[in-house]
Amino acid sequence: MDTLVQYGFTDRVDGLFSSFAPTAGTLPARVIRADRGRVLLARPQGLLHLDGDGGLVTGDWVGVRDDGGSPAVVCALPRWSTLQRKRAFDPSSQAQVLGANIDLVGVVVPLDRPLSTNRLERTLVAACDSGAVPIVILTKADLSTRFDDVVAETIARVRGVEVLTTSAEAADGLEELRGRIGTGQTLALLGPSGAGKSSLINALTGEDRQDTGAVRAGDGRGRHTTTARELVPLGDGAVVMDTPGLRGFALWDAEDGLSEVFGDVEALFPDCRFRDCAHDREPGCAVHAAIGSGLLEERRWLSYRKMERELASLHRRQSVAEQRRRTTSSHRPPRDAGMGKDDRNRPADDR
Ligand SMILES: Nc1nc2c(ncn2[C@@H]2O[C@H](COP(=O)(O)OP(=O)(O)OP(=O)(O)O)[C@@H](O)[C@H]2O)c(=O)[nH]1
Ligand SMILES: [Zn+2]
Repeated sequence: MDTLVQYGFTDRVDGLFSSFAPTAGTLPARVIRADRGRVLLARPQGLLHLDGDGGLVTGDWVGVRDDGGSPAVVCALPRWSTLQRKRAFDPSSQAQVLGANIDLVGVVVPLDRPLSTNRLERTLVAACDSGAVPIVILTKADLSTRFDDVVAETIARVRGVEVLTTSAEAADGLEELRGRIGTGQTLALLGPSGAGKSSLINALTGEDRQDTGAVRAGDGRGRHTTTARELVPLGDGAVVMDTPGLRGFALWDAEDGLSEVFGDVEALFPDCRFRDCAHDREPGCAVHAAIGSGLLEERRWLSYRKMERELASLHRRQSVAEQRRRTTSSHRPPRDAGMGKDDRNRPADDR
């Protein structure tokens, strides 16, 4: 099997490639790592390092000039899914794309510590918003007796999203997980540091290619051992993407994901007495009635509310920034008309 097929090249990608990179002398390649201004590409004939990332992220499909001269990326194919968050500690409100062209996002929940429900919900929102199919992967099942309600609690919280239980240590659940990733599909793992993501990848590949970190004694948290997002082939064209454990997960434009994960909450809104109910103290508010009757957990409502406000404030900042940009650009010659790296796949009216 050639290198590219191992990294997920399928007829679907071939089709995209033919429409977007029709130039002769261009070959398809996949970004398997984008890091510190360099990209590592998989090509049919092997791996290739190139300087300059040109806004590419792990998982991108590109066309590489291959006409005997020095190889260079000449085009990027449209992304069918984008896993992103708001860049941490960045007041300028920019998106950080964690990975592209992912088919499954595995929200990793370790069984060696109490469940963080808010974190689980937040990560699920991002996973659902990405365009990939979310699944929940419980890890460290061999340690689950310490917190034996986490499994049931997780299943209850994720409302119908598929949940798989694994242990890298005891080699449990690996075949089920492996069977979930179809040929040519990419699974990205998303979860806190020390959740066992790298160990799971090692167990799936049967190799020790990912560094794993010993969990600090006491708080069960890991050291940050994974440093870059990288695609790992599992053989037969299935691919896994490891991501460094993310401390925080600020959402980016994730309204669709929010509606998907909190459909039960949003379904209450039409029953409020006032059409413009703010669900605060209004009489006849269906949300508060549901909380009062025990139908809706208050914690869940507050978690929804927090993410909703976060997205609203992101949009306010985006429109202020947009206005500022317009004012500035009317005084300056226009800059290059190329699209921003995160704008490539948005419909024109959404930019
Ligand atoms: N008992 C047990 N320990 C595990 C299992 N999987 C991982 N661990 C341990 O948990 C610790 C963290 O595992 P990693 O695989 O490095 O976690 P990670 O999610 O990749 O962490 P980051 O790279 O920091 O994001 C290591 O000490 C592993 O040995 C498991 O199935 N059972
Ligand atoms: Zn209301």
